[in-house]
Amino acid sequence: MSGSPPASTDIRLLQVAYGDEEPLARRVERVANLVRQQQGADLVVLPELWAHGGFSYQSWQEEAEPLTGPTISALREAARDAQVVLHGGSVIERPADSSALYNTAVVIDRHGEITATYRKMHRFGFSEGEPQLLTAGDQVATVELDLAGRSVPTGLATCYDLRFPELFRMLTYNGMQVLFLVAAWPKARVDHWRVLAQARAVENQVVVLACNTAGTHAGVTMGGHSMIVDAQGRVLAEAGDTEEVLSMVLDLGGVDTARASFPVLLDRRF
Ligand SMILES: O=C(O)CCC(=O)C(=O)O
Repeated sequence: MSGSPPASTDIRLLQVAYGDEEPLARRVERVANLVRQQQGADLVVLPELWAHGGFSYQSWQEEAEPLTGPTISALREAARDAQVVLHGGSVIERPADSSALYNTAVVIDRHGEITATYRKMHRFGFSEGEPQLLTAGDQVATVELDLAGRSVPTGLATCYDLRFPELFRMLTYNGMQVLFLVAAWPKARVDHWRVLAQARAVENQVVVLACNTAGTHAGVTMGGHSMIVDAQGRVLAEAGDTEEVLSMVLDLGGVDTARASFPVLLDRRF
């Protein structure tokens, strides 16, 4: 972003709440309409597995879909209709040519085209859930996004990844200035969520867009508290623990300023 004029970016984090009673197709329609309502924003972010359910392990096999499936198709249409760049959160992906399942995040441009995907690397659940059902991703993902007239290098991470700082340092080596962190992070450990999101912002001097889930599904209550954290680790905006659109207009050039005034990243040892 160096050398670009200051540009304010209108950011909306959609902290989706859901429970077990809402069928998948109805939730996809509801959330796609919520995305459409964000017309006028530059960037819209959804949480991890908002459609398939972060802890709804029993239905993942049945409901998994390829990236050409109904959930991502609905999001592509909504992004095009609203003319926004959309981080669509993640879906349970079953690629057309494989029986493996992945927790895959997808970024979509204003024309409805997929510009980046990221398969979650660190699977959560210890002896159950993701490590049992999903294949781990093995590629870090950065993508340059055209936001408010400037090219912004962003990095992608999902939920439990937050506990593994080496991934974020790698994303920083790859140029990341803005981190997308999408999650279905439970209320029981929301204190960890807050402190670790701020830590990742401070140690990498990046803006963190942390979009969590709300509501209770599969017996697990989600933590909410989506946050926009600046490159000095200050929480600029924070949601509560119910469904909410967390909005903020932010000059992403603050990352260059933070790095120039306190150039700690230049002191890294390899
Ligand atoms: O690390 C945690 O406490 C929560 C992680 C999680 O819920 C997930 O990755 O789905």
